[in-house]
Amino acid sequence: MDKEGLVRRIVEKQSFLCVGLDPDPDKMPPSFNGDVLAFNRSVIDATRDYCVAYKPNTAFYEALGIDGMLILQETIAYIGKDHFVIADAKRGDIGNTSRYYARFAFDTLGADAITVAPYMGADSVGPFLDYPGKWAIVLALTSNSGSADFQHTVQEGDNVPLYAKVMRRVAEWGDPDRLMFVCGATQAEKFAELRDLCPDHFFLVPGIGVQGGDLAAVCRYGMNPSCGLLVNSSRGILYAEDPGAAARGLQRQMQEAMKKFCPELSR
Ligand SMILES: O=C(O)c1cc(=O)[nH]c(=O)n1[C@@H]1O[C@H](COP(=O)(O)O)[C@@H](O)[C@H]1O
Repeated sequence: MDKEGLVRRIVEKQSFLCVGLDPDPDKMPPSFNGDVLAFNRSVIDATRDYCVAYKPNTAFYEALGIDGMLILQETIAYIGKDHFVIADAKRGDIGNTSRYYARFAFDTLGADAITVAPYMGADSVGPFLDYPGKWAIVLALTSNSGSADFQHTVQEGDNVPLYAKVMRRVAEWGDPDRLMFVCGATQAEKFAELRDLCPDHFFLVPGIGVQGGDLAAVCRYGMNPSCGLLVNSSRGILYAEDPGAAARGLQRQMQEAMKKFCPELSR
């Protein structure tokens, strides 16, 4: 799905919600009897009208072995072509290896995008950006406490945090039609700065719900005229008493935010 298709769906749904499909058999309702595919299908059925994207995190499927790979493929096939699909795998290796990670995400799984760690540099990210019609979503400022260890650090004498250097440099490798950045909702106080650094790129924003990120602040400081945000919730929807109602609640908040911060897309 290209950027135009993504923005069109955001306008149609009045939502920039991404539902994270991180199924934990220990947390699934007992009625599913451990059937991860059936659980995913029921979550997709309940949420598809309120979201524009799904983000299966491959860890939850890899942990299930061969069955998990099949469930992941079938889940993505079940989502269909009307939603943007992000394989959250946080890959990145020497170019020759990244090419095969890209093949897995885009050809084997049929995802639209994959999350990528930038640490190994341009040749490790390039193979994802070289794929026609597909997206790389590069980690910029993550939602976890460990983001302080490297991402927030500054080199003596330049006062520029590492995440800002990463965003500036990575933005030279791919235009906003093919490249997004991961910016955690728990870092909402940095969103004005993040938006200044990359005014036109979409941000994938995980960390609302269980991690306590601030959706209102993310919208206020992070939206741009094309919306510019995909906000993810995984556990907050998957394990809600009513996943459909949880997704609808977020969709309504997003619709309000669109009215305020990108009225030209609002209905
Ligand atoms: O790349 C990600 O999606 C990601 C980046 C980040 O900084 N923080 C983060 O939580 N994530 C992922 O987003 C999802 C968040 O899940 P919940 O906290 O359950 O909503 C998980 O799949 C995480 O692996």
